[in-house]
Amino acid sequence: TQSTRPQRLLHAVQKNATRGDPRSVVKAIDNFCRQKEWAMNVGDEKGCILDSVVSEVNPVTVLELGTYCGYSTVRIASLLPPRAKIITLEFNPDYAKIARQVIAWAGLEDKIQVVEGPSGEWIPKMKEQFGVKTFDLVFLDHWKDRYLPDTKLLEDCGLLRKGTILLADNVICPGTPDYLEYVRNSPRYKSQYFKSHLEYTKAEDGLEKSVFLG
Ligand SMILES: O=C(NCCCCc1cc2cnccc2s1)c1cc(-c2ccc(F)cc2)cc(O)c1O
Ligand SMILES: [Mg+2]
Repeated sequence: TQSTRPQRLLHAVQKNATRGDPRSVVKAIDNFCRQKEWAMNVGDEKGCILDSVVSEVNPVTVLELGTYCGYSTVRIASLLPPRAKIITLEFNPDYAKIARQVIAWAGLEDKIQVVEGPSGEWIPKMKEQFGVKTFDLVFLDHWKDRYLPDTKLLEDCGLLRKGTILLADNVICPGTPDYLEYVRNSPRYKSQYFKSHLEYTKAEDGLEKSVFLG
């Protein structure tokens, strides 16, 4: 039977990356996506902006919405302090299966919990299921029309604290206009746009970094 793109991406990691070396996993995926097949990873240009935000925040508890093959999950986890944890939500079970294997190849499974299912159902259960108090960093990279409702859900569930950083991918392409309007105009957020490009292309895209003011 024909393989899927995530399966081919995983094989590229297993062939070209060193076990236990997260940076080599990131490099192998970027090379695969540049040379062989485009895939919707945050990519190396926006990835550098992600790295700088993670390093600045030094988060202990991270929520990622949208795992896909685990590229940004590995990128973030490789920069976390020892006891820090990431919970990453993925809707598609086939993607989740691939992501777990990419994460294992990077040797980061102890820092990362891949959870399968829709964000709207899982966010209200974060505290009881995972003992989460509040998140230090949230990386939004899932359905673009869920960024705003899920941000409001995170607020209502008391999962954000004064200073929590929201970092959103694809605010230009495919675009998240209602989310941008909200975080840029709400008195509860201080927002900043990092102009970049859609992964592996010349099209404009960018990340929006928003601080929750409480
Ligand atoms: O759709 C994108 N990402 C979301 C897919 C994940 C769906 C989920 C829903 C859900 C619900 N609950 C929990 C977990 C999850 S995961 C996406 C798309 C492009 C793109 C595609 C074509 C194109 F021409 C130009 C850009 C680029 C990107 O960087 C993306 O991230
Ligand atoms: Mg994205």
